[in-house]
Amino acid sequence: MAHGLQIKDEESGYNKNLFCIPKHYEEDLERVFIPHGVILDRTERLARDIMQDMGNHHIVALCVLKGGYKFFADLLDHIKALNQNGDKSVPITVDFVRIKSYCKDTPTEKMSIVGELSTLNGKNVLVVEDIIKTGRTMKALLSELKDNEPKMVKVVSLLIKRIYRSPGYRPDYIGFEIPDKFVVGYALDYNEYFRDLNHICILKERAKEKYKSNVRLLE
Ligand SMILES: O=P(O)(O)OC[C@H]1O[C@H](OP(=O)(O)OP(=O)(O)O)[C@H](O)[C@@H]1O
Ligand SMILES: Nc1nc2[nH]cnc2c(=O)[nH]1
Repeated sequence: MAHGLQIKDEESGYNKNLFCIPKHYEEDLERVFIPHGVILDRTERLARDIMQDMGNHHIVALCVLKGGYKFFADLLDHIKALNQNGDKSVPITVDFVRIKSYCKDTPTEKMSIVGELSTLNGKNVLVVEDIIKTGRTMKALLSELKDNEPKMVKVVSLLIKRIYRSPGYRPDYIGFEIPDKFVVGYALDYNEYFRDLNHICILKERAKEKYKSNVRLLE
């Protein structure tokens, strides 16, 4: 069973003043939780593990938008490097699906899945996701995927949250296993903000209040 790099419940992260943070978010962040460099280093190893298992046939990498786009781009860069420098290589094609199941930090009742999945019929699919909490999103996507009869499906998630009350869903590859804290950055958002932040960070409570209104999006 995949585990990923374990980040303990008592881990508080790093002083944000020791890192480069965009000025417009400086007052909103409590701590840096996973620095960008650590994310990239762990992603490099995930790419190697994935290619060892799946690297004999054409792979369709399916990015779960929006939160998955940074991890997807960096993971594919590492896979391309392996393809370029290794003894063997396989073609990688890409596809995208948009799933929205949270509003700010709260799960929504209705989940929307937008994307053309029929092209995945008969393919070896690698689903690339940013975070799994309850597993509800991934279970819904996998059920839709199954209807389109891909040859094989593997899932990689950069983050998985430890939630004690739920058996949840475990992907095939995990970057980091983290405590049940709300995190932003590296394309993970709070009401669409903070995707433009390199590090994965913990928000200040008062930042949730500040960014909760959609009016800010028009500024
Ligand atoms: O395991 P779960 O409890 O279902 O939560 C995980 C989902 O939540 C986030 O998506 P969100 O709805 O915030 O959309 P986004 O990717 O556009 O940010 C994340 O990208 C996952 O898809
Ligand atoms: N941005 C963000 N989205 C999530 N979806 C489920 N958990 C999280 C989280 O901690 N941060």
